[in-house]
Amino acid sequence: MSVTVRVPAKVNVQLAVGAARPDGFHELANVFLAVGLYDEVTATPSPDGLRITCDGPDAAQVPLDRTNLAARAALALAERYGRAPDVHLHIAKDIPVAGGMAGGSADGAGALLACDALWGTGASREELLDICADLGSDVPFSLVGGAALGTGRGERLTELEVGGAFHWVFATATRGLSTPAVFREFDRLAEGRDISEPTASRPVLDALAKGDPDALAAAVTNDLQPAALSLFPDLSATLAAGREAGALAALVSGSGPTTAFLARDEETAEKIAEALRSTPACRTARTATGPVPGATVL
Ligand SMILES: C[C@](O)(CO)[C@H](O)COP(=O)(O)OP(=O)(O)OC[C@H]1O[C@@H](n2ccc(N)nc2=O)[C@H](O)[C@@H]1O
Ligand SMILES: Nc1ncnc2c1ncn2[C@@H]1O[C@H](COP(=O)(O)OP(=O)(O)OP(=O)(O)O)[C@@H](O)[C@H]1O
Repeated sequence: MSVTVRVPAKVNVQLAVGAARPDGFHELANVFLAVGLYDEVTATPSPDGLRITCDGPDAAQVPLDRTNLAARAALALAERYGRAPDVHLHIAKDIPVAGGMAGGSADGAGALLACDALWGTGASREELLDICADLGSDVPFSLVGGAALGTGRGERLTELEVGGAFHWVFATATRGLSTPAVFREFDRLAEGRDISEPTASRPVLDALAKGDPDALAAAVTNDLQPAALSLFPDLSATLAAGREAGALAALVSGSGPTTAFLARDEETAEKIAEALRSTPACRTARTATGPVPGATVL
């Protein structure tokens, strides 16, 4: 017997970053949109205890020990329910690793839901969301999917209405960026400046509610973009190439280095992806639409 859960990647259509808090995290107004690039996590009983395996194009970069977010999720659920974490978790990885698309978070949320179903723990949605928040700031959103505003460090979610499908292109980069390093660079660039309280952008929320790509393109912002570009300057050329190929908006996805391009329709998205594939810092370019549902048992 085994349980497979499918979990989407995310793009941040607004990422407003406040000052660093005493615990080192930054207060955020984080508008998440789940997009149709997926990891699948399969949980199978394992008599020899917890075991992690992974396949997919970026599998070599994924840790297979207890630092893997999927392993941490299984351990957290097992501990809460006083049982042994005797599970084999296989991750079929399609979300770029260290790309700013919440791939590790997706695996954490997926493993949690898969183990909950396999073990019949019957944890409430609330409990699952609590465990997700302990695992990482992006993990609750991976469980919920759709579109949501994340406040606090991004873990406190308010679900958002979306009036239509948005077409995206994602360009993965020739190397990764570490999320803590990008936040540190944000702090360095912000030194000596007043940082205002992060608040959700009305134009972003309205554009999502209407399903209007032009309005969303005019409204998207990412306060981490200057920090990501400072650490990875070649991404500027990728952004410019996407705009030139017809993207309505071009931005760094979360902490990067994946870049995200909003397209008017599927056909333009394919054209933009084709143009991006020949830019130097781009490894691959993929199209996807959002919103899509969060972690789902298949
Ligand atoms: C950049 C985003 O992906 C945007 O959605 C998230 O803010 C990052 O979420 P995540 O990868 O789940 O991050 P976590 O695992 O919670 O934190 C990793 C590290 O990122 C930094 N971090 C993260 C979230 C936050 N609100 N402030 C931070 O400063 C901290 O250095 C933290 O140690
Ligand atoms: N299941 C996992 N998949 C990928 N990376 C993982 C996983 N568990 C732990 N990691 C570690 O986390 C690091 C960041 O990987 P991840 O793919 O989650 O980054 P990310 O997409 O930039 O995250 P985010 O968008 O949430 O900031 C990796 O370099 C790896 O060492």
